[in-house]
Amino acid sequence: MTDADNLKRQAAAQALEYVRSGMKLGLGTGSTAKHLVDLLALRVNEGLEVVGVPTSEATRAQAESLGVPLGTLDEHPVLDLCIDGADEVGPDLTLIKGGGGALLREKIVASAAKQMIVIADASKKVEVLGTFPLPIEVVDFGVAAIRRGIDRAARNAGCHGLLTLRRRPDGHVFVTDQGHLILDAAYHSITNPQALAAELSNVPGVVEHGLFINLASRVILAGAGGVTVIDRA
Ligand SMILES: O=C[C@H](O)[C@H](O)[C@H](O)COP(=O)(O)O
Repeated sequence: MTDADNLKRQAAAQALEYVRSGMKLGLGTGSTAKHLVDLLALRVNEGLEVVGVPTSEATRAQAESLGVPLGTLDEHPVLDLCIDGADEVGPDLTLIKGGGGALLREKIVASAAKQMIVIADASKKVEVLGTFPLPIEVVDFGVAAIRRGIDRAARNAGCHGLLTLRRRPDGHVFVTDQGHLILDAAYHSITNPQALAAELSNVPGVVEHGLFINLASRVILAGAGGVTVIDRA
Protein backbone atom coordinates (compact mmCIF):
# COMPACT_ATOMS: atom_id res chain seq x y z
CA MET A 1 0.00 0.00 0.00
CA THR A 2 1.37 3.49 -0.84
CA ASP A 3 1.82 6.12 1.87
CA ALA A 4 -1.17 8.06 0.50
CA ASP A 5 -3.30 4.92 0.53
CA ASN A 6 -2.24 4.21 4.06
CA LEU A 7 -3.40 7.69 5.16
CA LYS A 8 -6.72 7.26 3.38
CA ARG A 9 -7.22 3.96 5.17
CA GLN A 10 -6.42 5.56 8.53
CA ALA A 11 -9.04 8.26 7.94
CA ALA A 12 -11.57 5.62 6.91
CA ALA A 13 -10.82 3.52 9.99
CA GLN A 14 -11.36 6.54 12.24
CA ALA A 15 -14.73 7.29 10.58
CA LEU A 16 -15.90 3.76 11.30
CA GLU A 17 -15.70 4.62 15.00
CA TYR A 18 -18.88 6.65 14.47
CA VAL A 19 -20.81 3.78 12.90
CA ARG A 20 -23.25 1.89 15.10
CA SER A 21 -25.38 -1.20 14.51
CA GLY A 22 -28.76 -0.34 13.06
CA MET A 23 -27.50 2.66 11.11
CA LYS A 24 -28.47 3.50 7.56
CA LEU A 25 -25.26 4.64 5.94
CA GLY A 26 -24.50 6.66 2.82
CA LEU A 27 -21.43 5.12 1.21
CA GLY A 28 -19.19 7.53 -0.69
CA THR A 29 -17.22 7.09 -3.88
CA GLY A 30 -13.52 7.26 -4.71
CA SER A 31 -10.23 5.81 -3.54
CA THR A 32 -10.72 6.91 0.09
CA ALA A 33 -14.32 5.72 0.29
CA LYS A 34 -13.14 2.41 -1.17
CA HIS A 35 -11.09 1.84 1.99
CA LEU A 36 -14.14 2.67 4.05
CA VAL A 37 -16.22 0.04 2.27
CA ASP A 38 -13.43 -2.52 2.67
CA LEU A 39 -13.21 -1.88 6.42
CA LEU A 40 -16.98 -1.71 6.81
CA ALA A 41 -17.28 -5.12 5.17
CA LEU A 42 -14.89 -6.56 7.74
CA ARG A 43 -17.08 -5.18 10.52
CA VAL A 44 -20.24 -6.50 8.84
CA ASN A 45 -18.67 -9.95 8.70
CA GLU A 46 -18.08 -9.65 12.45
CA GLY A 47 -21.78 -8.91 13.06
CA LEU A 48 -22.27 -5.15 12.59
CA GLU A 49 -25.76 -4.60 11.20
CA VAL A 50 -26.03 -1.68 8.78
CA VAL A 51 -27.73 -0.87 5.51
CA GLY A 52 -25.58 0.98 2.98
CA VAL A 53 -26.85 3.34 0.31
CA PRO A 54 -24.12 3.65 -2.33
CA THR A 55 -23.37 6.94 -4.13
CA SER A 56 -22.23 5.29 -7.36
CA GLU A 57 -22.41 2.10 -9.36
CA ALA A 58 -18.71 1.53 -8.56
CA THR A 59 -19.38 1.66 -4.82
CA ARG A 60 -22.48 -0.49 -5.24
CA ALA A 61 -20.43 -3.15 -7.06
CA GLN A 62 -17.66 -3.09 -4.43
CA ALA A 63 -20.06 -3.24 -1.47
CA GLU A 64 -22.14 -5.99 -3.06
CA SER A 65 -19.06 -8.08 -3.78
CA LEU A 66 -17.99 -7.79 -0.13
CA GLY A 67 -21.40 -8.68 1.27
CA VAL A 68 -22.39 -5.28 2.70
CA PRO A 69 -26.22 -5.14 2.84
CA LEU A 70 -27.49 -2.40 0.52
CA GLY A 71 -30.69 -0.47 0.05
CA THR A 72 -31.83 2.43 -2.09
CA LEU A 73 -32.49 6.02 -1.15
CA ASP A 74 -36.13 5.45 -2.10
CA GLU A 75 -36.33 2.72 0.53
CA HIS A 76 -34.36 4.78 3.08
CA PRO A 77 -34.90 8.49 2.36
CA VAL A 78 -33.39 9.49 5.71
CA LEU A 79 -29.90 8.22 6.47
CA ASP A 80 -28.13 8.34 9.83
CA LEU A 81 -24.70 9.07 8.45
CA CYS A 82 -22.93 9.53 5.15
CA ILE A 83 -19.17 8.96 4.89
CA ASP A 84 -17.42 10.14 1.77
CA GLY A 85 -14.12 11.46 0.43
CA ALA A 86 -13.42 14.90 -1.04
CA ASP A 87 -11.10 16.51 -3.56
CA GLU A 88 -10.60 19.64 -1.45
CA VAL A 89 -11.63 20.70 2.02
CA GLY A 90 -11.79 24.48 2.45
CA PRO A 91 -12.81 26.95 5.18
CA ASP A 92 -15.98 26.07 7.14
CA LEU A 93 -15.71 22.54 5.75
CA THR A 94 -16.77 23.65 2.29
CA LEU A 95 -15.78 20.96 -0.20
CA ILE A 96 -15.00 20.34 -3.81
CA LYS A 97 -16.19 16.88 -4.83
CA GLY A 98 -16.73 15.04 -8.08
CA GLY A 99 -13.21 14.12 -9.13
CA GLY A 100 -14.59 10.65 -9.74
CA GLY A 101 -17.75 11.97 -11.38
CA ALA A 102 -20.15 10.92 -8.63
CA LEU A 103 -21.04 14.40 -7.33
CA LEU A 104 -24.74 14.32 -8.17
CA ARG A 105 -25.60 11.12 -6.34
CA GLU A 106 -23.12 12.05 -3.61
CA LYS A 107 -24.84 15.37 -2.98
CA ILE A 108 -28.30 13.79 -2.94
CA VAL A 109 -27.17 11.09 -0.52
CA ALA A 110 -25.26 13.54 1.72
CA SER A 111 -28.30 15.84 1.82
CA ALA A 112 -30.46 12.91 2.94
CA ALA A 113 -28.11 12.12 5.82
CA LYS A 114 -28.39 13.54 9.33
CA GLN A 115 -24.62 13.85 9.36
CA MET A 116 -21.86 13.81 6.75
CA ILE A 117 -18.32 12.81 7.69
CA VAL A 118 -15.59 13.46 5.15
CA ILE A 119 -12.48 11.32 5.11
CA ALA A 120 -9.29 12.40 3.38
CA ASP A 121 -5.56 12.54 3.55
CA ALA A 122 -4.31 15.83 4.94
CA SER A 123 -3.13 17.10 1.53
CA LYS A 124 -6.79 17.81 0.65
CA LYS A 125 -7.04 20.65 3.17
CA VAL A 126 -6.71 24.08 1.49
CA GLU A 127 -7.03 27.73 2.51
CA VAL A 128 -8.95 28.64 -0.65
CA LEU A 129 -10.92 26.17 -2.79
CA GLY A 130 -10.22 25.90 -6.50
CA THR A 131 -6.77 24.47 -7.12
CA PHE A 132 -8.65 21.27 -7.92
CA PRO A 133 -10.83 21.94 -11.00
CA LEU A 134 -14.49 22.24 -10.03
CA PRO A 135 -16.60 19.46 -11.60
CA ILE A 136 -19.87 20.74 -13.07
CA GLU A 137 -22.39 18.12 -14.24
CA VAL A 138 -24.40 19.20 -17.29
CA VAL A 139 -27.01 17.68 -19.57
CA ASP A 140 -26.00 16.36 -22.97
CA PHE A 141 -27.82 19.08 -24.94
CA GLY A 142 -26.65 22.52 -26.00
CA VAL A 143 -23.34 22.18 -24.24
CA ALA A 144 -21.81 25.19 -26.04
CA ALA A 145 -24.64 27.39 -24.74
CA ILE A 146 -24.39 25.87 -21.27
CA ARG A 147 -20.67 26.68 -21.24
CA ARG A 148 -21.45 30.34 -21.97
CA GLY A 149 -24.00 30.34 -19.16
CA ILE A 150 -21.46 28.86 -16.77
CA ASP A 151 -18.84 31.45 -17.79
CA ARG A 152 -21.32 34.27 -17.11
CA ALA A 153 -22.34 32.78 -13.78
CA ALA A 154 -18.72 32.33 -12.74
CA ARG A 155 -17.87 35.95 -13.63
CA ASN A 156 -20.77 37.12 -11.45
CA ALA A 157 -19.13 35.26 -8.57
CA GLY A 158 -15.66 36.64 -9.30
CA CYS A 159 -14.33 33.49 -10.98
CA HIS A 160 -13.06 32.74 -14.43
CA GLY A 161 -11.22 29.83 -15.98
CA LEU A 162 -11.17 27.22 -18.67
CA LEU A 163 -13.93 24.61 -18.85
CA THR A 164 -12.75 21.21 -20.03
CA LEU A 165 -15.13 18.45 -21.10
CA ARG A 166 -14.11 15.42 -19.06
CA ARG A 167 -12.94 12.39 -20.99
CA ARG A 168 -12.11 8.86 -19.94
CA PRO A 169 -8.52 7.63 -20.22
CA ASP A 170 -9.46 5.92 -23.52
CA GLY A 171 -10.47 9.29 -24.99
CA HIS A 172 -14.24 8.73 -24.95
CA VAL A 173 -16.40 11.36 -23.32
CA PHE A 174 -16.98 10.61 -19.63
CA VAL A 175 -20.65 9.94 -18.87
CA THR A 176 -21.88 9.97 -15.26
CA ASP A 177 -24.01 7.28 -13.63
CA GLN A 178 -26.99 9.53 -14.36
CA GLY A 179 -26.07 9.85 -18.06
CA HIS A 180 -24.75 13.41 -17.95
CA LEU A 181 -21.46 15.08 -18.91
CA ILE A 182 -18.90 16.81 -16.72
CA LEU A 183 -17.17 20.12 -17.37
CA ASP A 184 -14.14 20.64 -15.15
CA ALA A 185 -13.72 24.34 -14.34
CA ALA A 186 -10.17 25.58 -13.70
CA TYR A 187 -11.05 28.56 -11.50
CA HIS A 188 -7.89 28.19 -9.35
CA SER A 189 -9.25 30.46 -6.61
CA ILE A 190 -12.88 30.33 -5.41
CA THR A 191 -13.00 33.06 -2.80
CA ASN A 192 -16.80 33.06 -2.46
CA PRO A 193 -18.01 29.45 -2.85
CA GLN A 194 -21.52 30.36 -1.67
CA ALA A 195 -21.93 32.96 -4.42
CA LEU A 196 -20.50 30.64 -7.07
CA ALA A 197 -22.75 27.77 -5.95
CA ALA A 198 -25.84 29.98 -6.17
CA GLU A 199 -24.85 31.32 -9.60
CA LEU A 200 -24.10 27.90 -11.06
CA SER A 201 -27.35 26.45 -9.77
CA ASN A 202 -29.21 29.06 -11.84
CA VAL A 203 -27.67 28.07 -15.17
CA PRO A 204 -30.13 26.06 -17.31
CA GLY A 205 -28.50 22.76 -18.21
CA VAL A 206 -26.36 22.58 -15.09
CA VAL A 207 -27.58 19.55 -13.19
CA GLU A 208 -25.24 19.91 -10.20
CA HIS A 209 -21.83 21.23 -9.25
CA GLY A 210 -19.15 19.89 -6.96
CA LEU A 211 -19.31 22.62 -4.32
CA PHE A 212 -20.63 21.05 -1.12
CA ILE A 213 -21.58 23.78 1.34
CA ASN A 214 -23.04 23.23 4.80
CA LEU A 215 -23.14 19.49 4.20
CA ALA A 216 -20.04 18.12 5.93
CA SER A 217 -20.31 18.35 9.71
CA ARG A 218 -17.01 16.62 10.43
CA VAL A 219 -13.79 16.06 8.50
CA ILE A 220 -11.25 13.39 9.38
CA LEU A 221 -7.82 14.13 7.96
CA ALA A 222 -4.96 11.67 8.13
CA GLY A 223 -1.45 13.07 7.79
CA ALA A 224 2.12 12.15 8.64
CA GLY A 225 1.55 13.55 12.15
CA GLY A 226 -1.57 11.47 12.82
CA VAL A 227 -5.33 11.80 12.44
CA THR A 228 -7.10 15.15 12.99
CA VAL A 229 -10.85 15.53 13.45
CA ILE A 230 -12.35 18.90 12.54
CA ASP A 231 -15.97 19.73 13.34
CA ARG A 232 -17.92 22.47 11.58
CA ALA A 233 -18.45 25.43 13.90
O1 LIG B 1 -16.78 11.79 -7.55
C1 LIG B 1 -16.00 11.42 -6.69
C2 LIG B 1 -15.98 11.84 -5.31
O2 LIG B 1 -16.43 13.14 -5.05
C3 LIG B 1 -14.76 11.48 -4.50
O3 LIG B 1 -15.19 11.35 -3.18
C4 LIG B 1 -13.65 12.50 -4.58
O4 LIG B 1 -13.25 12.67 -5.93
C5 LIG B 1 -12.42 12.08 -3.74
O5 LIG B 1 -11.89 10.92 -4.27
P1 LIG B 1 -10.58 10.26 -3.69
O6 LIG B 1 -10.89 9.72 -2.35
O7 LIG B 1 -10.24 9.18 -4.70
O8 LIG B 1 -9.51 11.32 -3.68
